[in-house]
Amino acid sequence: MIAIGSDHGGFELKQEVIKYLEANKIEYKDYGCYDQNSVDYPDFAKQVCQAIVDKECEKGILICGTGIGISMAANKVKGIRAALCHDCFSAKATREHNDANVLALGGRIVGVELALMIVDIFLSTEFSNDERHIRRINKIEID
Ligand SMILES: O=C(CO)[C@H](O)[C@H](O)COP(=O)(O)O
Repeated sequence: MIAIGSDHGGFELKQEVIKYLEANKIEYKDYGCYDQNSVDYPDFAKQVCQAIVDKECEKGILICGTGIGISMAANKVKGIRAALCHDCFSAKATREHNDANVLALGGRIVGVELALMIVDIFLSTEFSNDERHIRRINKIEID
C-alpha cells in the first residue's frame, strides 16, 4: 500500500500520480489535500509518514510546489527517509543506496511524464541490502 499526499501546489500532479497507480493496479491511500484550496504541506507530510511508521503503508509519495518543504517535514519523522527526486538516476539510487521510503516531488517543477517515470522507478527498485549502505543509513537515524 502506497500513502500519497500533497498540498495545493502538488494537488494536480498528485491526481496524475493517482491515475498512474490505478492504471497499474497499485493500492494506495490518499491522505489529501482534496482540492486546490491553500493548505499547509507539513500537515500532509505528517499523515503520510505516520502511515508508514505505523506500517499501514510501505512507502509514501509527497508532493508540494517544489517538493522541498514537504520533504523537509517528512525527514523530521523518525524512521522516514524522504528523497526529493526530479531525475530518474536519483530515484533509482535513493532506493538502492538510501532505502528511501518516501518520494518527494515538486508539482511546479517537474512535468507529468517525467514525474510518472520517477514514480515507476522509485516503486520498482529494491534496496541493495549492501552492508555499507545499511551502515550509513543507521548513522542517519535520530534518537
Ligand atoms: O513548495 C512548497 C513548499 O516547499 C509549497 O507548495 C509552496 O510554498 C506553496 O506556496 P503558495 O502558498 O504560495 O501556493
